[in-house]
Amino acid sequence: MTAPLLHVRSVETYYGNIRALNGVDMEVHRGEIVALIGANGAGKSTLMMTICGSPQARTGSVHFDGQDITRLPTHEIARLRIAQSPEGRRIFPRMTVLENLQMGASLDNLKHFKEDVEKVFTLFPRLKERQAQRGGTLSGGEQQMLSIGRALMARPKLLLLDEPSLGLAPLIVKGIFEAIKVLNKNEGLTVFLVEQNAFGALKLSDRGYVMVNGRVTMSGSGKDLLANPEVRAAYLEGGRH
Ligand SMILES: Nc1ncnc2c1ncn2[C@@H]1O[C@H](COP(=O)(O)OP(=O)(O)OP(=O)(O)O)[C@@H](O)[C@H]1O
Repeated sequence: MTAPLLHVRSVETYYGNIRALNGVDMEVHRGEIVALIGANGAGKSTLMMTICGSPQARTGSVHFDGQDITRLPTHEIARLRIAQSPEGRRIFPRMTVLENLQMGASLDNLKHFKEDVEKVFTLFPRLKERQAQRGGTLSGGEQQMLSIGRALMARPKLLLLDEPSLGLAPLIVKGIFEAIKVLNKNEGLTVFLVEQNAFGALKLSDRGYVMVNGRVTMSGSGKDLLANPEVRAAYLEGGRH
């Protein structure tokens, strides 16, 4: 088997004296969709941020595309084409949809800006209709589409998604998960997503990890985790699906 695109080894991450990640090992291979599920405060967002270079207080290692990125600053990690749609979307509310997309494109990518914008608009036609509208006036679902679209403008090798379903109606979530599947199938895009919506995330994913109190406690194919009685009891029964 070839080396993973992303390889996290024995990572511990601290906020002051608080250890939020406690020896995390995980990997994402090229072309995979991988989900990380877990309850509030398990450390999912911290792992996502650790991969992206913040906070700096950590031990262990993170390798991406054969390169040790453990100590690289965030902007250099972004340059390696790891793009993130962060928790809470963080679009620019006063900028238009088109301007938000422009912010996602690196200087190198501005030369194929039109082509890349058209791709985002094909994936999310609602953004095309609203391209001149300010980001802050979009619905939650549209803002999520814009956040993913902006990340895609960086032509990522790895797309990181932090809670894309958060606060959205089931039908909108379905559409967003379908768009992620299309990107993965048609473009071979590698995706790592963090979700509290365990059912939707595991259904979408090739593989998954379960995180409890800063540790990975289980891993397996999306299908096996969905069928696992412990996972069902903790994350699926009575959950959001
Ligand atoms: N800036 C911070 N300073 C101190 N502690 C923090 C900080 N950010 C997160 N933590 C703590 O680290 C732990 C992991 O938090 P994290 O946000 O990574 O969890 P999560 O699984 O993403 O949760 P959620 O689904 O609620 O976003 C929690 O105990 C949290 O209180």
